[in-house]
Amino acid sequence: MSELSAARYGKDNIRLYKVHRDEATKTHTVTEMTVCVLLEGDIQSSYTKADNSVVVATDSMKNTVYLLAKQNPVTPPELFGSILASHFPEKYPHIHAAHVKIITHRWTRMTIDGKPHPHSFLRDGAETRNTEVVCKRGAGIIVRSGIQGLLVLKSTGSAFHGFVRDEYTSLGETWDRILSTEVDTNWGWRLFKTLNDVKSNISLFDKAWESARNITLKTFANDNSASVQATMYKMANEILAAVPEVNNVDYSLPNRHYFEIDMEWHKGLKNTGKDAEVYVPQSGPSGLIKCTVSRTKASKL
Ligand SMILES: O=c1[nH]c(=O)c2[nH]c(=O)[nH]c2[nH]1
Repeated sequence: MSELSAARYGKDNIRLYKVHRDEATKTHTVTEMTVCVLLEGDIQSSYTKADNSVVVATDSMKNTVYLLAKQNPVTPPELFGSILASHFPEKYPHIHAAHVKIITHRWTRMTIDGKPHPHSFLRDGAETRNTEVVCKRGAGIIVRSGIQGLLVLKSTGSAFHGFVRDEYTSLGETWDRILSTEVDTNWGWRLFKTLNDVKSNISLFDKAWESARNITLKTFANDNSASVQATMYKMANEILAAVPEVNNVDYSLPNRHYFEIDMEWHKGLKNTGKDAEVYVPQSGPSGLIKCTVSRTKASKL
């Protein structure tokens, strides 16, 4: 015997671009996003009985994303995600929950001859601003925000020593190493009761993204790092301190290794330890260090 124990469906990779034209200043502002919408509800019969009467076509979900993008602001993405996620359970009684993920891609305004250009932009990196919103009927709106793909490196100010040494250990201790990672961080907001609750807190979202990004970069640069673990814990705590409406912060940081090259074999050339200048960046394997830091219950908003 078997049963359908979970079901969720929708449209992924919905690509969306929206331009805002400020007529007064003749300045354009552009937003490019990739959206995923998945629905849950009384949809079991579409799987078990080939009953399409309960299916809102994924093509219609894609249309809805474009129509709601035309009729509403698409920024901040936490707001647009909440507008989308609350639409589906509101419109279709048999749909109980909507899961929306929005990836916002960078289009940074060009500076030409020292001035911000009114309508030209550049992709300055693979970093994205992400949002995941879940709207479950009667259970409020869950919002998570994040940054992914922010590649950083420091050429000193990082050590790693004092770790377990046993018959499996070949890694030497170091008091000065290169540290590089691709930041993946997310922060979870206090529960929003309704779409209006999200709307009345709209100014928080951009500010939190800026704080999280600045804290990540500043802590990475300035911390005399004992390990990826210790540095990421500091970052997460600082975000919790800076944004009272955030209840938890997670980081997932690959440790992208750079290996020294021993050149002693070539005329005694010194290229290790304090003499190391030329390294081999490793494509893999890499460490992968993760953590979630949560506000203790008593200190939640
Ligand atoms: O910051 C680090 N944390 C580790 O857990 C680890 N393990 C390792 O081999 N190198 C490092 N670096």
